[in-house]
Amino acid sequence: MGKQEQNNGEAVRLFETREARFRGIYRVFASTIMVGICLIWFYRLKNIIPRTTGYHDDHQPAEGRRWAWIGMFMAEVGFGLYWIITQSVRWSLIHFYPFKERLSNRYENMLPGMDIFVCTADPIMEPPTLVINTVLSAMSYNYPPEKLSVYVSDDGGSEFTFYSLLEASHFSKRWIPFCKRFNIEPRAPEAYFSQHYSSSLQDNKFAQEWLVIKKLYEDMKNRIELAVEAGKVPEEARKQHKGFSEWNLNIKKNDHQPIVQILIDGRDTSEVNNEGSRLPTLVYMAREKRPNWPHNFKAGAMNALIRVSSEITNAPFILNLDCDMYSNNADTIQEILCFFMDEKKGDEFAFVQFPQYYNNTTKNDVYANVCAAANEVELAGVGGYGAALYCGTGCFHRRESLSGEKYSKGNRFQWNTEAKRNEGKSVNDLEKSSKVLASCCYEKGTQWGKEMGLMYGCPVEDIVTGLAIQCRGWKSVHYNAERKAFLGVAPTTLEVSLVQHKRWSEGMSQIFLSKYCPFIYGHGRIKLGAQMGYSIYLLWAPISLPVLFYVIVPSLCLLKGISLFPEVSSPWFLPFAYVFVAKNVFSALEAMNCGSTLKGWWNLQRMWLIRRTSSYFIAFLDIIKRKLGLSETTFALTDKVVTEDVSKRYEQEIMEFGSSSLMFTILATLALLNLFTLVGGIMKILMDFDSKALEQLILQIVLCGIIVVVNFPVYQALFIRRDKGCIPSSLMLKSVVLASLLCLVPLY
Ligand SMILES: O=c1ccn([C@@H]2O[C@H](COP(=O)(O)OP(=O)(O)O[C@H]3O[C@H](CO)[C@@H](O)[C@H](O)[C@H]3O)[C@@H](O)[C@H]2O)c(=O)[nH]1
Ligand SMILES: [Mn+2]
Repeated sequence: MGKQEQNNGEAVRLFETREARFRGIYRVFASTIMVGICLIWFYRLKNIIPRTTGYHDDHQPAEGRRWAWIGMFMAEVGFGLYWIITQSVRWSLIHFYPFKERLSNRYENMLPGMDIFVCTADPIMEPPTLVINTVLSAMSYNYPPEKLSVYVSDDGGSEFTFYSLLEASHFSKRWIPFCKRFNIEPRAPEAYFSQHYSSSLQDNKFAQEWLVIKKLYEDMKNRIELAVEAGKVPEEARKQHKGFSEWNLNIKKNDHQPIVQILIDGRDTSEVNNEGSRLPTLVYMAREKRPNWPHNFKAGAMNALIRVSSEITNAPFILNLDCDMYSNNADTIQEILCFFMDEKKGDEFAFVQFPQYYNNTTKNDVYANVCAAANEVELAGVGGYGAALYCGTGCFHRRESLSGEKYSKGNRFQWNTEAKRNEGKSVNDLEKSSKVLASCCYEKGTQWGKEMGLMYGCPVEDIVTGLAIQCRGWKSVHYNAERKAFLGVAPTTLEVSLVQHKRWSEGMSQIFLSKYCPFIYGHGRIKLGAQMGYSIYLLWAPISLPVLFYVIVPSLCLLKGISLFPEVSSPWFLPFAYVFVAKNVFSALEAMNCGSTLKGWWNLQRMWLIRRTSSYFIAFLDIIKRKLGLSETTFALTDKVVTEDVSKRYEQEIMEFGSSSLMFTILATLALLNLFTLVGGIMKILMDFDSKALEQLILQIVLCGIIVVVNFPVYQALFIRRDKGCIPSSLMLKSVVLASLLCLVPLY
C-alpha cells in the first residue's frame, strides 16, 4: 500500500464504493414488470364502462360494478406509481467499504474528538440498566479515551437514571480495561454476559477476571433495581455525589430546573481506570422543563445536547444513540472516520448512518422489525444518491452540519485533534455555563429547531433533519458494516410495533405535505433518485388507501358475484398474473439474499398488510385532522419492557394481541370480512354450478384466499387461542358485527 501511495503522488482513498451486482439483469426484469403495469392500466381504462354481456348479464348491478371498477383502476395507478418510486433505489445501488488500516497508518495520532449522545425519556419504559448498558458500550470504544465523551440526556429527569450513571462511572473503571485487555465483544455488559458463559473459557486468568467482573456487574444491577423498587436512592450513594442535591426540591418530570452534572471529567488525569489509563468524559443532562414550554421531545433533547457538549468538549463529530441501542463493534469509530477523513470526498459528508438491527429479533422476525431488504437495498439505494436517510440512532454527524451550517465546496475542515481543553475552567464553572444552554428560554428567538440543530414539529425529527441537511448541500452515507455496529431493542408486541409505525408513517407523510416535500424542497438540491427514494417512506400513510380498497372491494364483489378481473382464458389475465407473481417471487428472493428466512419474508408480507390497513390508515386520518388544526404533534414512546408471559410468546413467535385498540378492531374486521366473502362467494358458485362465474371470479378467489391465509394468526387469536395474548371476546363480537354489516352493503 505504502508503495502505491508514493507512486500515485496523491493519497490513496480511505474508502471505496462498489456497484451492486446484476444491475443490468435487474433493469431488464424491472422493465418487464413496468410493461405489465402499463397493460393493466390500459385494460382498466379500455373497459371502464364494461359491456354488459356474458355472465350476470341481466342481474349484475351495473352502477356498483362501474364504481368498483374505477376504484380498482385508481388503486392500481397508486400501486404502479408507488412501484415506480421504489425502483429508484434499486436502479443504482451502491455499497461503501472503508479501509480502517489505512486510516490508522495515516492518522494514528491525529484522530478527532468524538461526542456520543444517548437519549432517554422515561425510567419505567426505559429502565436505567438499559441506559447504562448503552453508555458503557459507548465508553469502551477502541478510541483514545481523552478524545471520547458520553453525554446522557434524561427527559425523565430521574434521580434513578442519574444514580445508575454514577454507578456505571465506577464500574467503567473495571469494565473498560477488561474489555480492552481481552478484546471482548459486545461491550454492553448485559449482552456480553448473556452470550458468553464461564464454562467455555479456556484461559485461566481470563476466567478468573471474568467471574469477578460479572459479579461486579450483577451487584451493581441489583443495587440499581433495588433502588428503583424502593423508590429511593440509598443514602450512602447520595452522599457520594453533590449532584443528588438537584433532586432535593422533589422535582417533577415535566417541571424542573436544568441539570448538568459532569460525572467523569476526562481532562482530569487522576480520573484513571484500574490500569492507570484515562477515562472518557461522562456527563448527565436533564434540560429544563416547564409545563407551559413545549419541549419538542427528542429533537429538543438533542439540541440541548449539541449546545451543552459544545461548551464542555466540542468534538467535531457526534454519535447519536438511543438509550436502547448499544455499540456492537468497538472499532466503528475508525470505520466511519474513513468516510469523514477521506482526502477527496470526506469534506462533503454530513453524516454516516448505520442500519438498525436488534439484539432481540427472533428467527423469523414475526413483527418484521428488521426488514433486511429495506436496510440492504432500499436505504443503501438512497445512500447511493448521496442522500442516505438520518434514522435517529446509530448515526455519526459532523458537528457543523448538524448545527445548521451550509456546505461550501473547497471548504477543508481543520479540527483540533485535541479535545477542547477549557483551560482554567473548573467542573463547576462548566456545569454552570452549560445549564444556561439547557434552559427553556435559551432557544427563544433563535434558529434552533428551524435552521439549527434538529427540527421541531415532526414526530420523525430525524428524517426531516437529514433531508434539510442534504438540501444545504451536504452528502451522507448509508453504511451497512459487515459486523453489525449497533444493536437495539425491537418492539415485542404487535401493538407497540403498530404504534411505532403509526408515529413513523404520520411523521413522514407530514413531511411530504409540508414545505419540505422532497420533490419541491429537494428540487435542484438533491438528485431525483433521492427525492424518489425519500418518497418510498414519506408516502407510507397514503398508500394505505389503495391497499384498503384492494382488501375490501374485490372480496365484497366476489360475494355478490361481480367480476373485477379478466377471466382465465383472456389474454389480459397474463399481465395481472405476471406482475403479481414476478413481483412477489422477486421480493422473496431479494429478502432471502439479504439473510431473511422464507418464513421471515412471509411474516413481512403479513405485517405489510397489517400496518398498511391499521397504522398507516389511522396515521392518514390523523394527518388530515392535523391539517384541519384538530391535533398536535406527539411522540408515543415505545415501551422497552414486557412481562415474562409476553416475552415468552414473543420467543415462540406467537403474535401478541390482547388489548382492544382501534387498530386491532380494523384488523380483525378485515380478516373476518375476507373469510366471510371467501366462503360465501365459493358457496354461491358451487350452488349455482356456474363454471363461467368460476372463470370470471378466479382471480378474486385467489386474492381473497391469499388475504385469508395471510390472516391466519388473526383467526387463531380470535377463535382458537386462550392465552392472554389472544383477541378479547368483546373485540371479537364487535368485529363479527362490523364484518357482517359490511357484507350486507348493497352494491348498486
Ligand atoms: O420526549 C422524548 C421522547 C423520546 N426520546 C428518546 O427518543 C428515542 C427514541 O424513542 P423510542 O420510543 O425508542 O422510539 P423508536 O420508534 O424506537 O425510535 C425511532 O424513531 C424515532 C423517530 O420517530 C427516532 O427518533 C429514533 O431514533 C428511532 O430509533 C429514545 O431514546 C427516547 O428516550 C427523548 O429523548 N425525549
Ligand atoms: Mn427505540
